[in-house]
Amino acid sequence: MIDASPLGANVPCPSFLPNMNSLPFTMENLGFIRQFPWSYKPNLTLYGEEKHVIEELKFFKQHGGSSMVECTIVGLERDMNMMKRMAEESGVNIISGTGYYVDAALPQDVHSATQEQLVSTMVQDITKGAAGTSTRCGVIGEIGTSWPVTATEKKVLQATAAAQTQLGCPVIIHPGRNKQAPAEVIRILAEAGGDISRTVMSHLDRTIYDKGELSEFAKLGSYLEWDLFGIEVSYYEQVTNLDMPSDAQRIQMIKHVLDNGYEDRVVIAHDVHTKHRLMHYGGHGYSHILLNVVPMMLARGISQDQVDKMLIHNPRNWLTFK
Ligand SMILES: CC(=O)NCCS(=O)(=O)O
Repeated sequence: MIDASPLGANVPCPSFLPNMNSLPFTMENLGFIRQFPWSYKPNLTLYGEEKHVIEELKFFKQHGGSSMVECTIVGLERDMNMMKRMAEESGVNIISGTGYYVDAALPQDVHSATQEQLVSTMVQDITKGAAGTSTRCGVIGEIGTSWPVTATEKKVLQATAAAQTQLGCPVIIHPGRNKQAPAEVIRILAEAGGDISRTVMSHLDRTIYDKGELSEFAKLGSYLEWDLFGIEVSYYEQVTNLDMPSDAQRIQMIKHVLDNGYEDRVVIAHDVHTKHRLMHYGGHGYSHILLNVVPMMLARGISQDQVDKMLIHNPRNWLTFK
């Protein structure tokens, strides 16, 4: 569950629809909402959609899904009790994140906290329970970073590396929207003693588009994540001169890294954080990879063994504490 309002904070309504936020979420408006998902504020929260989320998690389970990494953290309105309820009612294991989203979304107390305080909170969230509950997190992230990385984000990354060193836990990073951002974050984490081999770099779909640059980044040793599967609109509101890839283009990039020997390093996801991607609102839901993407991969020369690595073995290795 997430309130993704920070993603829409700097995204204006399209000029021909200046009052888009006052539109109802109807079939008639679905085309606009799909084209401008982050401009439409009612689209940016899954709170209020609990019933549909649970139904769609059950559908995911019926189609072979068993676990989900849920990266809602401080800055995105995490609700641990809700997460627990969803796991219990759906039967899907939910591995919940601890940590801090991008600078602009953070409350003042995170900006003023010391690195040690942040380490202590993340360690407590994982070992004892998060946000005043006894429900423990299983991963740090997605840790939010902007481009360039801000002072608070650097402090959070250093705290993440320290907590990871104590616990041997998995980490996942949201890089800034610049092709240099993933390598810069890896540099900061490595300098602070983080274990890059147990770190996922997410959102590569919208960050590194060039196969040569991707090969260079892969050499740094993190997991490589394409996690915007199901987004099939090439217009990317967050960076309007970049083309968001299609699922077919995501698969081409993944095949490139698989062919270059990184099959133990690739993970994939949907990053569902808006209403319009739920099946209830005409979206692809949580089962799109299992139902639609895997057959596309197999038809494009990716083997079943490689699919199993991306969907089972790599996530399991990443999520296992060392
Ligand atoms: C929750 C989140 O930050 N998702 C990433 C969306 S983005 O457009 O790829 O930055």
